[in-house]
Amino acid sequence: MLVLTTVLTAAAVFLLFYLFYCYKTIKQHIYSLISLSYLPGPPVNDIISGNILPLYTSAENIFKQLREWGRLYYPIYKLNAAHLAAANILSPEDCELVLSNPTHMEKSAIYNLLHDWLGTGLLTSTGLKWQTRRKILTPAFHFSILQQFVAIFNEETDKLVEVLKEECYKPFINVNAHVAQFTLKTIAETAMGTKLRFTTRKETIYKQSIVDMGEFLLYRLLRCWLISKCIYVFNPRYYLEKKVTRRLHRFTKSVIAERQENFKEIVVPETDEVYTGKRRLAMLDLLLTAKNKEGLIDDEGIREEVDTFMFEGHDTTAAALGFALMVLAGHKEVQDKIVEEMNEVLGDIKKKPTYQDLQEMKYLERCVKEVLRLYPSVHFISRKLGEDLVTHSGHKLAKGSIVNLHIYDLHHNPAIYPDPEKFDPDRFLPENCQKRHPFAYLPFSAGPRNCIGKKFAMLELKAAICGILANFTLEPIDIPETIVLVVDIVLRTKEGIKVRFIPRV
Ligand code: HEM
Repeated sequence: MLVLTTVLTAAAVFLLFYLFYCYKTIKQHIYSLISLSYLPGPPVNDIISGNILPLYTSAENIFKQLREWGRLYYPIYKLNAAHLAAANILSPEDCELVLSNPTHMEKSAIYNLLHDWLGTGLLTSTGLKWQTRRKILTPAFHFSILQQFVAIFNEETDKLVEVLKEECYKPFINVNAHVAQFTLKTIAETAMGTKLRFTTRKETIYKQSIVDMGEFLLYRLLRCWLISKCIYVFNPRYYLEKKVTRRLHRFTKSVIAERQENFKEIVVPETDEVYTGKRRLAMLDLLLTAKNKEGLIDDEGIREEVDTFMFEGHDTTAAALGFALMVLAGHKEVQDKIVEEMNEVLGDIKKKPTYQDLQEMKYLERCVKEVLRLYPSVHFISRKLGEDLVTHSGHKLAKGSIVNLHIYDLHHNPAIYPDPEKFDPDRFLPENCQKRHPFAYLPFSAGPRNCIGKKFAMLELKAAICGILANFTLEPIDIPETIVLVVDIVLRTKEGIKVRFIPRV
């Protein structure tokens, strides 16, 4: 009896502390629940799971369910449960209202999952901190720096091609692990100035930890009751995740320290011309300059940004490259047209493209854009409204409400993209783009909080595709009709992507 009383008292005390700790969040949540209650949406099951019970299922079924709701309730619907209330918007008009207004810049609570690992770096921060960081990092994507990065993209593409050559005797290659290694190495060298070979124990552990972290994030994302850290700490996975986070931080800190050592001897250029000098500047150099010269950022801030870029810069591009290879494999005529364009621009398809060459490859660009329409790596984003908003269809959303923008559904809307599942690069001919709403295509989001790495990603994808098609013709194994898409932080397939690589003679 005494034991039971003690346990009950402890539970009651904990609950009180929890409610007190979460008071502001709970107040906001109740307010959002009321203010979003009149929106259309799936029927409510019970007071705890609200109308999201159908989401307590596998990642592939969640993906399908969201698509179905997107079709049924276009242009807006609510999702609500005891712990969550969000408006889900699907039309270009409403996306514009949210993304083009700097008042709605703050990310929603979903991004808190990333805080232990990434802190509040560029992706997750808000307000003045975000503004300062964006200002420091924007020059890292100046075209003169991107020009230098193209050499790294080509070098790493060569290494990827070597790996594919070793395996191309097989009936197919599952490309995901290979493309992820390629993008991870590329971002490490451009962001940190570090060549990863995955030969040392330190590097292997780092790579594995990134994979592990992806799994932790997914596990938590799919179990919304674990989104609150107050509850997550009672799950054994919390402590495992902490261990992995420490490993990741240990690695990034050591790389930063190493770069800081060398950095002392370097005069960091302030004019564009100097960027074209022999030494390759990494984004990390800009951060170190901001720390050393202007005191705008400290060591922890630099660590946050390096981790942010390592995550956001590799997984997204790897997903896009995997889907691109599958789509190209299914369209021999498109491969031929890209190779024809490479011949025209490069003279010889084996020649390494420069920044200028890649800019000139307009057909290839349309293909990459169409791949990102069909398979937007970041398939949904989420914001917290900074003021009341009236949607295009007249629904009032209160300040503080969570708004999810479903980029996948936007890109597959047949009213905007007729025959939406068809791969048709000509949708991106300038005359066709002009006919569409400017917010109908959002693979890199839009407005002040758009993807800072957009040009970087486009160049990297184009360079990789050029290198691969210069050495192989691709044949389909997996096709769009048979792959199973799953919800994750980035868009993925359930079982990777298989492609057949035939050496080009
Ligand atoms: C195909 C590849 C990529 C896609 C589809 C993509 C997409 C996006 C999207 C949709 C956002 C907005 C996220 C949000 O609002 O929550 C974003 C933000 C961001 N992306 Fe990318 N991204 C890609 C590649 C990259 C690369 C290569 C880098 C780094 C080199 C990068 C760095 C970032 C950062 C730091 C942000 C946060 C920007 C801010 O809030 O100021 N991304 N990306």
